[in-house]
Amino acid sequence: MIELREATVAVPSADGDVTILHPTSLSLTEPRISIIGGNGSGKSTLARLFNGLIEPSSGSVTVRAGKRGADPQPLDTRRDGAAVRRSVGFVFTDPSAQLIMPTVIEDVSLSLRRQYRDKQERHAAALTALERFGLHHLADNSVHSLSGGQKQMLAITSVLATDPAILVADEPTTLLDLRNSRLVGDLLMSLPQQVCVVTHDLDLAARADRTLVVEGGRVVFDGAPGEAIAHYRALA
Ligand SMILES: Nc1ncnc2c1ncn2[C@@H]1O[C@H](COP(=O)(O)OP(=O)(O)OP(=O)(O)O)[C@@H](O)[C@H]1O
Repeated sequence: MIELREATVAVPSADGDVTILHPTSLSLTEPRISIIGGNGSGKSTLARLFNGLIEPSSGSVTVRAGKRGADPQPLDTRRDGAAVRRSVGFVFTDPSAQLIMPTVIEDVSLSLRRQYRDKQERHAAALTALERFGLHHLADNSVHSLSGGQKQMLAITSVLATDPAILVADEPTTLLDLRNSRLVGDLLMSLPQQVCVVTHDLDLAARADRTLVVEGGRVVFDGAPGEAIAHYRALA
């Protein structure tokens, strides 16, 4: 669960601070949340608040992200940044920004370095994660040899390998063709985690339980996906 209380984001400019997210209060409890809106409307800014990549200039962002079955303690993204980032995984549009090791297995292993100190255990856990997402046959391949779709699946696998309680994905299908977009969309919608996805893919957005429409640094509609998409179309 993610809770924003009057969360505001302002950035410095030559003419003083500019507000790029106006005071926003939200309580996000649904398993699937989609965020839609035009270019530059503030979607990424909002999504980055969820895992503390951006801290609110004022107001607060709280995450309750205990493992399933546990009673989650509230984590404040400003105060408990590291714990929030462990609990809320973040997937970027461009997987290349996230894949930093030479081979597929090494990349997943890197994510697991905190959980598994022993190298062999880490390797086995990374293989298990790759198997779960059908990538084990690529384990020893160079990350540079992967297709765009495989790279995005790998980036998601590396994030999910640590079993975060919540996954935030910022336009994860934008660089993908139709087949791979469906693959990644199906994967996101099948996860046990709470998933918040920023997307321009309205078919994907429609599969959520709740959709936020962002415009001019404000959430201008919050409700059922069908109505939200109609609202967005009317805005455009
Ligand atoms: N660090 C920053 N400094 C100044 N302006 C910023 C900064 N970050 C974002 N902005 C501005 O805030 C606005 C919202 O940006 P944001 O990336 O959240 O939009 P978005 O809805 O995700 O856009 P897109 O769909 O194009 O990715 C944009 O006008 C952007 O230029």
